[in-house]
Amino acid sequence: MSGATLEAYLVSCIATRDETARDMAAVIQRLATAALDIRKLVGQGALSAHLHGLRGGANSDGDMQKEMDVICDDLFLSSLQGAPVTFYASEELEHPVSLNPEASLAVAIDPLDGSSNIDTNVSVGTVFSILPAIKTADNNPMPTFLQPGNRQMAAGFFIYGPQTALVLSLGKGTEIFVFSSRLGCFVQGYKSVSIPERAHEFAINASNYRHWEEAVRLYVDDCLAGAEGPRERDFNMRWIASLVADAYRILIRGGIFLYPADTRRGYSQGRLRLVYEANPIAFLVENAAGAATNAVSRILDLEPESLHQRVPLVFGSRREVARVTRYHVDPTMIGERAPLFGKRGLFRA
Ligand SMILES: O=P(O)(O)OC[C@H]1O[C@](O)(COP(=O)(O)O)[C@@H](O)[C@@H]1O
Ligand SMILES: [Mg+2]
Ligand SMILES: [Mg+2]
Repeated sequence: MSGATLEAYLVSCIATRDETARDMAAVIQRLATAALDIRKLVGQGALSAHLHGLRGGANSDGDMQKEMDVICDDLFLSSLQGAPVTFYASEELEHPVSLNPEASLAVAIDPLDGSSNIDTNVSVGTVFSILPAIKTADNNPMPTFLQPGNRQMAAGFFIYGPQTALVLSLGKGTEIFVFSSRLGCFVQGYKSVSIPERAHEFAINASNYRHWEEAVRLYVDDCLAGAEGPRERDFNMRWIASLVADAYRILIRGGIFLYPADTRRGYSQGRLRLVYEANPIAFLVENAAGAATNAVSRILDLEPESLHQRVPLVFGSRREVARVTRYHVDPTMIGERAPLFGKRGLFRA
């Protein structure tokens, strides 16, 4: 199937399936069309400087909104008008929007992920989750968006980088489509990506070291200790500070990403949002043979309590993610190694 256009791929996936699958394909096509508009805007960089300023407000989660965050949100929302979507929820909107009451799907979206990086020409993206719409007598969207991530029907992200790409999973494998400017559409670049079980690279914002809980500090200390430490091998470190870019790298060559809880005000549940960031990334990663947890439990099994809820996020190579859990739940992990390595934290030197 490598080399198929997104459209041909979607047709092949829905051929034997029902109306809901056809609707899902239509929604993904609409999102892809809006993403190509955003690709052009992002590509303008400083030439459209007015797009890159702060809007002066904060989004529902208290983050400063950039002009581009709002423009991207508007573009995705209008692209879904007339699509088979009942509810639309966005990082940029306090409340979900009701669209077509007859439809069976809902979309939760982070319209522009990594927007704090946009002036620095770092890859940014759009993260989305497609859920079955739950119908209630009062047309309440919340039961839909508070479903656990294991109910997602599809998830993906667009990345606007050196390549514009769509990482997509309909629940069986994770595919990567790259935008071909020659053909003017997305073309499958990787078929069923598989994250290697073992990691040699970790991604974490190490400036927060002093705010992390002990389990996270010890895990990172052990990676940093390299071949001479308990891991008995050297690790590389990367932190792009753009979730889509860090996730793309991990899907292509493995590794682990951590945005843990920490003691800073407002970070007791980490930084990333469960419904429209962690859930779709976890869905993609699990469908690529990886794992995603909140450091202890599987992300996809968490029951969201509110739309904009944050969650600690650890994802990537399966064995490495499991190891982070052991540092959190197994006291012997710390007890056994403390006499040997407890004083070796490089950041604590
Ligand atoms: O600046 P920090 O604390 O390292 O956080 C970086 C993280 O924040 C994010 O930018 C949050 O996403 P938004 O830009 O959509 O708010 C992620 O893309 C990234 O992983
Ligand atoms: Mg984001
Ligand atoms: Mg965002």
